[in-house]
Amino acid sequence: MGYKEDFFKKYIINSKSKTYQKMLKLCNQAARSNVNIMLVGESGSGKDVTARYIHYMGRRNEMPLVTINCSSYTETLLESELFGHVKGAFTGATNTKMGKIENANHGTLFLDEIGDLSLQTQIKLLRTLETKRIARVGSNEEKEIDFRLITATNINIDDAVIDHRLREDFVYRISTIVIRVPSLRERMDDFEDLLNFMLKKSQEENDIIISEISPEAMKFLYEYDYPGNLRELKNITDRMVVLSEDGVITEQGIPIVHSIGRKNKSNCEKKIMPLRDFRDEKEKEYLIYVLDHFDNNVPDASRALEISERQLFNKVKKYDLRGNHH
Ligand SMILES: Nc1ncnc2c1ncn2[C@@H]1O[C@H](COP(=O)(O)OP(=O)(O)OP(=O)(O)O)[C@@H](O)[C@H]1O
Repeated sequence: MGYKEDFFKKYIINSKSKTYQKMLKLCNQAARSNVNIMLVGESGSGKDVTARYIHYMGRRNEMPLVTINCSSYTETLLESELFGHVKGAFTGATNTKMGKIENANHGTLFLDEIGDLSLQTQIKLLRTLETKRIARVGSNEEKEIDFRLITATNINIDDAVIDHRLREDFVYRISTIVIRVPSLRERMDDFEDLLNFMLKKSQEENDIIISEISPEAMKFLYEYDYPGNLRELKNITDRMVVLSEDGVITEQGIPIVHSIGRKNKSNCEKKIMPLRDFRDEKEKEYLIYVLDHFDNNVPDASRALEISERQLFNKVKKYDLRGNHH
């Protein structure tokens, strides 16, 4: 059981942000069940960490959590990773090998980057989810299997279905509960704690002690808008700690590329983009705020926005805000 304690030591789960607290509540509720969970959210926002959190909070926490990143393999290799194979199933299959799904038996299977699954693998996975049986590649012998599936993606699922990259029946099956992991920008109430946590980690990892942060560096840290979320925050603290001088983080540590994601207060600093994209970006931000304000009550929110519930539902779909409404 040491894994669970280890997890809570390695990451900060306590949150001061209402949006993040809501997500944690949803995770706790979902963890108690056996349903398939889909995590959506920007890259680096902590989907992998959230999947582990759900696993450790659930009934299967003493059983294995097996993670597989779908974008790291070719189609054939991924199928063999997932389902295993028998000797001679394909060139190079010199031994019989157990797949990750079998490894996850009675535990949790976490599939990251599901947007990269081929259509054929989606069909095979769908069949496994429906029959709760698997066969290794090259064999007809089926074995009963029991696992909870958690998937994650940073792409817009509805677009992927429209573009026929993801099968609708597969998506339907794996998304019984959709949980949206908020970006760092949406949980700035946690920023100070996360920053201190990352700074502490960066100091330990690099064996450097920091006693002071210059006002310029501090200003940057608080004004930057972190398109790469928690992962980027950690990269930035690493950089600042490594480039510190006599224990002081100076402007030397401020990354040069930051102009892309800097929080823009004046119009002349804004990134240039088509007006349509700008409107969409702002609309999405505002809808997240309004839905949050009304505790995700669509009738109340649509009334305040003076649009129909249907219109609001369509926008929720368009901007992939679904995780907020389960
Ligand atoms: N709650 C947390 N406390 C501390 N660090 C965290 C937390 N959540 C995420 N991190 C750190 O942020 C980084 C990104 O997290 P994670 O890999 O979970 O994101 P992701 O959303 O799965 O990213 P991607 O979409 O690129 O796969 C990791 O280095 C992780 O250690």
